Amino acid sequence: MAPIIRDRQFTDSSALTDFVINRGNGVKGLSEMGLKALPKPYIQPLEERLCMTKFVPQQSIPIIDMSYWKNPRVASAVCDAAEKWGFFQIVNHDVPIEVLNNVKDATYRFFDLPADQKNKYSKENSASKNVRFGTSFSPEAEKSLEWKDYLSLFFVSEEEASMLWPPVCREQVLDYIRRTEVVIKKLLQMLMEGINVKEIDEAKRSLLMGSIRTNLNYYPICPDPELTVGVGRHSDVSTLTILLQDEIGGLYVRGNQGDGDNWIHVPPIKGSLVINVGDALQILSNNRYKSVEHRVIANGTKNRISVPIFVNPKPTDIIGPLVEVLKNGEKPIYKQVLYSDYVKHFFRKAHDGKKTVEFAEI
Ligand SMILES: CC(C)(COP(=O)(O)OP(=O)(O)OC[C@H]1O[C@@H](n2cnc3c(N)ncnc32)[C@H](O)[C@@H]1OP(=O)(O)O)[C@@H](O)C(=O)NCCC(=O)NCCSC(=O)/C=C/c1ccc(O)cc1
Ligand SMILES: O=C(O)CCC(=O)C(=O)O
Ligand SMILES: [Fe+2]
Repeated sequence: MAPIIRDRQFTDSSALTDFVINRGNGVKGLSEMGLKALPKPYIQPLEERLCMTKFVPQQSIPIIDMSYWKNPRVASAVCDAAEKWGFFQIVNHDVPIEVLNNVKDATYRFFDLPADQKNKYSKENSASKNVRFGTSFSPEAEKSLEWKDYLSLFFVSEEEASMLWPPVCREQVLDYIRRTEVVIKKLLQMLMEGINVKEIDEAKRSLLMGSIRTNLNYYPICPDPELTVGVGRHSDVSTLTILLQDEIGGLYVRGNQGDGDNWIHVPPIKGSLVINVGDALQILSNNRYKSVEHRVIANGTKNRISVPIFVNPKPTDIIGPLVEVLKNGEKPIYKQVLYSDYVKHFFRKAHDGKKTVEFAEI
């Protein structure tokens, strides 16, 4: 067999694809080889790299204390943040710190498995479409790859999870989802009251939180972090995303001052959860709440993990502006679209900032 690796570099891009994707080593495997330089497929065009000059260090997204969540001031802070920033952090949210620590440990346990164990969950090998181990975002569609591996778990039922999800992280992820659901419901209730939706009936419950996907993200140490990205500019397609990040940092959100290229860091706060509005809530609220672009940089010295819970409509739901927001004669900005079509459109292309939502525009 011809040597695949020469001088700690790959002889060609198909050898790299074979190692990273087909054999399940991921970028974690690349990182652990001790490469001297970033392999070419990971080099992002200049305009997609995030340099110091684009940072706004004096700004920060809101931090909301959920201790007295029944106080109308909390609801008003949540709605304000969802309108103006699309992003905020919550503290004192009642999800126990052990639950958060356990899911972080479980994330490391999964990615520390040997490649052949993780590869059992790849697109080719997985027993179900609802469990997928992968790397980058949509490698088939991307011109430049992203420096990230992930495990994506679409929740159907506890029974299915107990049969299909990797045993090293299954219980911890389920626990994280269960405990977070309480907070999700509180936030959605506040956000709905803010747009005159007084009651969340069964149909609305489905539109707002009919399906849950949890991703375990792993961003390994990168040889040339400034040449690549952890995750490229995108907005989520969820209604809300609940994100647990570790203490490393590296998540940036597009600033809301002017239309320049300015990015604000989301500082890790012990025990906090980052909340962001996704495209589905932007569409349902007819632009009252905004899904905001965000991105993750690569890191040259530390491995980073994050665990987002994407709270979504059901794939079979039709989404469009809610009647309550159109009551006062407001013109609908979006048409009615099948949510699974929207998600497929998102996954069929590389990350491209806020462009996904154009799919639903009238
Ligand atoms: C449309 C879905 C996703 C799949 O439908 P399917 O037709 O039964 O399954 P397929 O396996 O044929 O998936 C269709 C395509 O979607 C892609 N895909 C299917 N899940 C995946 C997957 N977890 N990962 C990355 N590609 C996938 C994948 O490209 C795939 O194409 P291909 O496999 O090449 O035929 C369906 O499960 C669905 O409608 N789910 C609704 C709930 C849902 O998952 N919502 C998305 C929340 S995720 C979110 O907001 C943000 C995610 C995100 C993630 C990474 C980022 O860097 C940034 C953001
Ligand atoms: O890792 C992070 O902090 C954010 C990841 C993200 O944006 C996503 O998975 O959609
Ligand atoms: Fe995201």
